[in-house]
Amino acid sequence: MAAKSEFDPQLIISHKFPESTYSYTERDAALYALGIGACSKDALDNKELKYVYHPDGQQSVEVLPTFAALFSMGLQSEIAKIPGLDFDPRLLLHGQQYIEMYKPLPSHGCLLNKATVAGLHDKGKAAVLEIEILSYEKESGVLLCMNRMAVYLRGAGGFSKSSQPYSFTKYSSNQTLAYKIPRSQPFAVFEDCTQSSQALLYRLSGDYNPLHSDPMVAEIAGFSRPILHGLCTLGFAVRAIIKSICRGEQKMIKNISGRFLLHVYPGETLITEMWIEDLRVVYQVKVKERNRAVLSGVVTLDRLSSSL
Ligand SMILES: CCCCCCC[C@@H](O)CC(=O)SCCNC(=O)CCNC(=O)[C@H](O)C(C)(C)COP(=O)(O)OP(=O)(O)OC[C@H]1O[C@@H](n2cnc3c(N)ncnc32)[C@H](O)[C@@H]1OP(=O)(O)O
Repeated sequence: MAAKSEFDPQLIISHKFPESTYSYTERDAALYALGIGACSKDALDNKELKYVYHPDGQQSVEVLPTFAALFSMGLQSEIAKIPGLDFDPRLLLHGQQYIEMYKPLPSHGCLLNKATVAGLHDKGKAAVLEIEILSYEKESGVLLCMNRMAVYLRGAGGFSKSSQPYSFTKYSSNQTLAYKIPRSQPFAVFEDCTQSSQALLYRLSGDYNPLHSDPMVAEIAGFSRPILHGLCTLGFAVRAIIKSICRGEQKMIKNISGRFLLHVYPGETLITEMWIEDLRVVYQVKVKERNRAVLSGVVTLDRLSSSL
């Protein structure tokens, strides 16, 4: 690994990513839905079957909003190529994710992605790098969604030259996605089991980071075994909100944000607690076996279900 002195914040924030394309089919959307646990409790669940199957005569499967987060997965290899960014990829953790939906996702498509560096922060023991990706339907040019993700690069901090810690944010409104969880009783609670093979299934949707499949890589990264993808946990949480608050209507979801607080091991039970504040659903996911919070955030809806 190169010496830390090669870390160059100005070079990093001025980096230009090449435009990229992302194509998907109905099969990809269905495989993703299974990867985040759809229909795992009940294969005939009439609120979730639509994500993986459509009867003859119906047009196509429906797509979960968190599928949008996959559009940016190709950037994982691009991050490693950013000049001036010196880090050990085995120590990278997904820190935060923010998604804005502008249109319901079609069941298949070809997208054009435009990515920029949105932030860089020196946390001393780590660097936090934020990337923003706008995804357009390639043919029509229509903007479908925006993803902003923060990666937590353990061991890459401490690059600030002055006494002021270095912090660059292009979009100040979203720098921290850490939320205060209400003290009141949650409006709804949803429990779901992940499978011990969950990460092996989820990775087929496009995140092949060996942290989630290779015991040796997981050990180097500081875990006793491979951990679950953060976006898989986020998918479970948003499914819980769609089932408990949106009455199965995924198109009600406008924005999704979450901060990954702690790793999840495949096979653990996820408990999603939800509070409604106007059109916002504040949520927290806990791992039942360890009674620890692993994810928290807010989902914004375009309306509330009339039956609530
Ligand atoms: C472009 C394509 C990219 C795709 C990338 C995705 C690839 C995937 O394959 C990788 C994954 O899915 S990894 C699995 C999911 N993520 C995780 O499990 C991480 C869980 N979180 C943790 O372990 C800790 O919160 C941890 C370790 C993150 C932080 O804990 P601590 O070190 O104890 O931090 P702490 O002392 O509490 O805070 C230090 C400063 O960092 C900020 N911070 C904390 N958690 C953060 C987080 N999750 N995201 C962003 N920033 C975070 C704190 O605010 C603090 O900053 P400040 O001092 O300024 O307040």
